[in-house]
Amino acid sequence: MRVVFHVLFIFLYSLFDIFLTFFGITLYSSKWSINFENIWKNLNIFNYSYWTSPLDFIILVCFRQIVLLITFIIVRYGKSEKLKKHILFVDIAAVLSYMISTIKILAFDETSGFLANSPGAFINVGSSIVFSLLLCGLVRVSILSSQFNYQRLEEDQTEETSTTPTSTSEVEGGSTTNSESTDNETEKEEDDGVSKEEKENRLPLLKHVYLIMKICSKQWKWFLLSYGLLLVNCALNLIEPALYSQMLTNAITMKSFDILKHACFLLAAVQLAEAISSTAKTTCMSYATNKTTKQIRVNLFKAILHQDISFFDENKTGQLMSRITHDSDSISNSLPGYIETTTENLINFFGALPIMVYYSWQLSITAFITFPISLILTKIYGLYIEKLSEKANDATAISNETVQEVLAAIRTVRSFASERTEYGRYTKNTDDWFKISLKSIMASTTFGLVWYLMWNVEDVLVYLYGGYLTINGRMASENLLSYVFYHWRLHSALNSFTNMFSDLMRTIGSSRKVIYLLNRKPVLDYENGSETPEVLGTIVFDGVEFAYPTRKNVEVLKNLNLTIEKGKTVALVGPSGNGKTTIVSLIEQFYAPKSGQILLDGTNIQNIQHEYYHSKVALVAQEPTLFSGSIRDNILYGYENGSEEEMLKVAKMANVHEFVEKLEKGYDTKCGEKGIQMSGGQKQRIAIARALIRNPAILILDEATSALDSESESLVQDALNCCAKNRTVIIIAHRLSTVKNADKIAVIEKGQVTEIGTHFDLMKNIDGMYYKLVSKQLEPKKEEQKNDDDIF
Ligand SMILES: Nc1ncnc2c1ncn2[C@@H]1O[C@H](COP(=O)(O)OP(=O)(O)OP(=O)(O)O)[C@@H](O)[C@H]1O
Repeated sequence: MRVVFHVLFIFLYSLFDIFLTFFGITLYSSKWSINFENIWKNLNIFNYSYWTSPLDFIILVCFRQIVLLITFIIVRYGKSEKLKKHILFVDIAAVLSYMISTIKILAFDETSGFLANSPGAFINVGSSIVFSLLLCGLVRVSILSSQFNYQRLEEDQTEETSTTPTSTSEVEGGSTTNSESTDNETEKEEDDGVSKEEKENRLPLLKHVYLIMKICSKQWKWFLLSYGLLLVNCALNLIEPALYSQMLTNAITMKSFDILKHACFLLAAVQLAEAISSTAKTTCMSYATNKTTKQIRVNLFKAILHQDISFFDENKTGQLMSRITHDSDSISNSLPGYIETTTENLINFFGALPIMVYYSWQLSITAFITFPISLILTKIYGLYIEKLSEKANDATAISNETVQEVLAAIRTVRSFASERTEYGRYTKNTDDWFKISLKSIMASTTFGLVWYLMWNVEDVLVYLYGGYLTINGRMASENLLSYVFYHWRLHSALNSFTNMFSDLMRTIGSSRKVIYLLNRKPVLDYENGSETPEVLGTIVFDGVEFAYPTRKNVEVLKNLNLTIEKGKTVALVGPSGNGKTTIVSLIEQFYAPKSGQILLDGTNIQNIQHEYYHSKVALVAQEPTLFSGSIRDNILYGYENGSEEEMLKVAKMANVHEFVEKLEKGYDTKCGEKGIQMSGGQKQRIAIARALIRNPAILILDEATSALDSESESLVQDALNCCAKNRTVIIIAHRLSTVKNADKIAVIEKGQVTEIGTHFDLMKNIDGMYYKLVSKQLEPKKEEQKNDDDIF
């Protein structure tokens, strides 16, 4: 259907373009009398005269049709992307056609009385200008419609494939997110630092600008108020000179001191009003922009918090911080400039234009001959600046990332004496940023120069042509002077517009990542679940397959089937890097399985409400992270309403109380950033207390006692044994002594359960991995010689 419309549009365009051209030519002889002979007469090249012949319009119409035909063929052959990249050539063709048409009317005007007796000339010029401009629009519409068709085709194909169930999860309806996860998997960053996913989700320019405006529109009342105040200010600015000169002239001519006093009083009043409106405008604008900045930061933080864990595997903290602090400001802070410049320029532009036309329509046309060229130049420059600005922001983000990473690991840096290396790394990052800035400076200098030269040439043309008209008596000399004055105003307005455009593109470049992050839908949305089933604590892994999104070709879990019964303690053991922690990450819903499902008491864990789920499942991670607050804050983290008694009870159970008692500030002692002021063992004990306080039905201990000395470990182990009563406990431990008493031990090898049973069951199988692991721990040296690769 769209193809029909496409062809119809092109047909109508060509029909009207050709018809109006030839119809215009029939009207060249006398006023509104059609003469078909004109067509044959003007087609004859021997009758051609640049000053009177409309043959140029026939050539132009053919030229436009050829351009349209070529673009049509390109689009129909599915190469619209290529055409989109080279749309500039179409624009240049259209501008050429526009310029020749506008110059032609000046040529006609040179033959006295020709225009007055040739209404067809106006039709030819008018239609040629309009169809030249329409050409750009029509080609763009063709590209858009073909892309839309292509998208539809792709969607239809996806729908077709998605209706065929391909994986267990799809059949069981357990994972819309899973299939999405494959689709949305973020690919490696490409050369320009923009990920494939980001490129695919990149919005068209207008939609992007619309979204920025939408974000800012939340403060529309303040923006509108400051805009109104700006108009008042502009109006006062405009009338001020006229008002003074009137009043002062009157006072002087009438030699009246009273009138002079009135004039001065009025002057003071106008200036006061100007000062008030200007200050109020600035205040309103600052309020609106700061509020917008705040809103963007908060929304961005929320959007980032909302992302799935795989997103954080790929995006570095420092870079994300840079987006929140630096990039979000650029959106709101650049707005006041745009609004002010737009208003002032619109007033100048529309104020000057009719006056210019009034003084000389011929000269006004001269002013607009090169206008489309400047538009094209501005567009090229703007797009380039947008790219550079995005790159500059990326480079800033990478520098920030280095700072954040180095400061967070300052002890490691110091102990490896890597200060020089890190300094070098940071210098390189800032050098990269500087190189991009240099490119930006070069681009703006070149653009400024070309723009300056172009306008100077146009100025010279205006003087030359204006002088020529004046000398020939076709324009009064005082009109030429007034015209030149307004021409300058128009220049400065257009100049500001182009500056504003490049600034806008700069803002768009800066805001690309912000908008992308704000719009990014997490692959695994933790807010999707809504069920709150009764939790007893049975966990079932049903044919779970999993690969990390950053390494989607490496299967970490392969058809994993495992049942962890309620109230039992199950230990996961096995060689390093074989998927034990990954199993925990899936239970914690950091990632979603590629296929298969994880059930908690029969409910798919993805369907359980986020807060509810995590109040039932608690994790003590391998490297627990504490927050910079007090020990009390850390124990009560995520359970802020817990009482002091509850806090003390779990602190005693986890053996925290014993060392806190010796601290001067007790539970108010600060832990330092990431718990840096605590020892490894103290951190682990606080983390255990933090997990226990919510009295979870399932407790996961991933190497939770690895940082404890043997005395503390046995104390904590006792506490954990006591906590294990009436709850499911999943333990990952390398020291087999800690898992010996577990109800069940599952050996995880290459992402699968290869052995399962009690310690005594497993020890019977002397060829099994568990037996090997135990033997290795009992006789490490002997075992090491036997098999160096079996690292446990
Ligand atoms: N965030 C991640 N992104 C990509 N790959 C990962 C990620 N985390 C772990 N892996 C890889 O997944 C595999 C399994 O890792 P996992 O941490 O589950 O092993 P493990 O059995 O717990 O090891 P260990 O006993 O040493 O803790 C490893 O090859 C590891 O390199």
